[in-house]
Order: sequence, then structure tokens, then C-alpha cells
Amino acid sequence: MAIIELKNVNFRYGSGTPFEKQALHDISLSIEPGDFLGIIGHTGSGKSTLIRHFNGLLRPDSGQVLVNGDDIWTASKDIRSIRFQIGLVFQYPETQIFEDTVAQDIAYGPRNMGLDEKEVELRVHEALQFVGLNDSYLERNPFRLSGGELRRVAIAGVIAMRPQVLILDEPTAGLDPEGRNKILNELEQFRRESGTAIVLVSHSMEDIAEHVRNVLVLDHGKIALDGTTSAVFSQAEKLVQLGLDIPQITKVLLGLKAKGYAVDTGALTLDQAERALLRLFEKERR
Ligand SMILES: Nc1ncnc2c1ncn2[C@@H]1O[C@H](COP(=O)(O)OP(=O)(O)OP(=O)(O)O)[C@@H](O)[C@H]1O
Repeated sequence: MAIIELKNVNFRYGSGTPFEKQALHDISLSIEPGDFLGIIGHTGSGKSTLIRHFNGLLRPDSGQVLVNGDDIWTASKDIRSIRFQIGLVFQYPETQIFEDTVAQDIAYGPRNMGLDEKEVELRVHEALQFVGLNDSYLERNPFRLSGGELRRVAIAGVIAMRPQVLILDEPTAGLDPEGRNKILNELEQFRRESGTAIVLVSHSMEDIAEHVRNVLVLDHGKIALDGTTSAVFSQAEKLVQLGLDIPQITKVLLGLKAKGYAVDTGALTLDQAERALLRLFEKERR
């Protein structure tokens, strides 16, 4: 069964005011256990609005949001408990860190869930490991960490609640390429080991192409494209029409194809591109 299912969701900001703005139009989708979904779209296309529907931070004007098969907006549902199941990491989550030690900060969520201290301690330890930090960080002051470390502590705070789905809004914003890759690789490992579904909102086509399995493209609050990552990125022209860039690798391969070279343009990672180019060189040499 899907963990999250949206059925014909519509949402507008400022209903009945002169600033009324329809931000989501008839969105239907589902997120299954273990999924790795990327959400992309031009600025203002509705990405943040959409993910805020996943855990009940926003309520649709019409349509349904189901979590594990139940409509979260029926009177009997406790929205707070939904937020423990569907963890949302906001953009620049480190700005929400306010405890004196890393351990206290990560423990905040599990404590709010009413877990006993032994379980809280276990979860803090586990979450820290998932984000690639060891126990020597536990008593450190978060504000004396590097930007990348601080970001990982903030992500660990949500992981410690053991959500079924982990949603991250631009988790790599403002980090250098090495820091970006490190976080994305750790998230991928976390997904594989824990079975948690991950939803990643990103402006970086490189990050999406390299790491996620399925992509959903939003355009003015509507789903413009969705499918496997390679199927979506093979529609380069359409992506450009939607105001999106395409990965640099894809651009190079498409450029070669346009010049008449019979190259496979489906590569999404540097390794795949290298193999595609080697195959091309072999063919040309013969
Ligand atoms: N609180 C709000 N009140 C009114 N309109 C809003 C509000 N928040 C967002 N909007 C509008 O709703 C639309 C969708 O915004 P949203 O923030 O979901 O887009 P986004 O794809 O996340 O953008 P970005 O990539 O810039 O973060 C935009 O037109 C935006 O101006």
C-alpha cells in the first residue's frame, strides 16, 4: 500500500482575497515504501506547497491526502502524529537548531513523541550514524560545526523520529559539490538500509539525475511530467520549455547527437557518460 497518496488535490493561497493564487491543480500521486522521488520545477511552480500537503502542514481546498490509506483530514485523525510519520526537513534546517549540544538537538523530536530516555538515546546514536557522524559529536556545540556538519545534524533530528517518508526541501542548498555529494550519498545509504522513502526537492538537475529514481516535474501547480529519471531527462526539449535546465552531461551528449554522432544520450551520471563516449569512440575507430 502507498504510504502517501494524493487524490485530485487543489490548493489556493488567499482564498476570497484579491491575492488569491491557485498553487496546486488536481494533483494525484502516490509514494511507496523505499521510493526515491525527486520533485523539480521552475521557481514558484508549487514544490514547497506540494510537500507541505504530505504531512498536513497545509490542507487542500479539495481532494484527499491519504497516509497509509487513511484520509488525514478526517476529524478522528491526529495531525501531530502524521508529522512524526512523514518527516519534513525544511530548506536551511540548521537555522532551526537551538539546543546547546548535538545530542540534545537530535533528541528533541523523539522526546516530543513521548519516547522514554533509553529509546531517545538509542535513536540519537542511530540517526547520527546515518548522517555519517560519530558519537564524538554528541556533546559538541552545534554552532561550532561546519556548515555541512550542521546540516547533517538537522537532518538527523528528523531521521531520529524514524519517519516512513523523509522529505527534504533543497537539502544541499549552499553547500560545495563535495558536501552535496556526501549528503546525497548518505541519504541514499539511509534509504537502502532503513527502507524509508525519500522525497527530494531540488533545483540541481545534477543532484536529481545522479541520485533519484523517479522524477515529478511541476509547472504552475500542475504535474507536467513524471516517470523514471532517465525517461524524464530524455525529454530535454520539454524540460527546457518548462524553464528547467538539463544536466550538463545530457547537454554534451545531446550536442554530439545533434552533430550526427550515434551516441546513447540516456546517461545520467559521469560514469555512464564516460561509457557512452567510449562506446562511441570504439564505433568511430572501426
Ligand atoms: N504564503 C503564500 N501566500 C500567497 N501565495 C503564496 C504563498 N506561498 C507561495 N505562494 C505562491 O504560490 C506559488 C507556489 O509557491 P511555492 O513556494 O510552492 O513554489 P516553489 O516551486 O516551491 O518555488 P521555489 O522554487 O522558488 O522555492 C507561487 O506562485 C507563490 O508565489
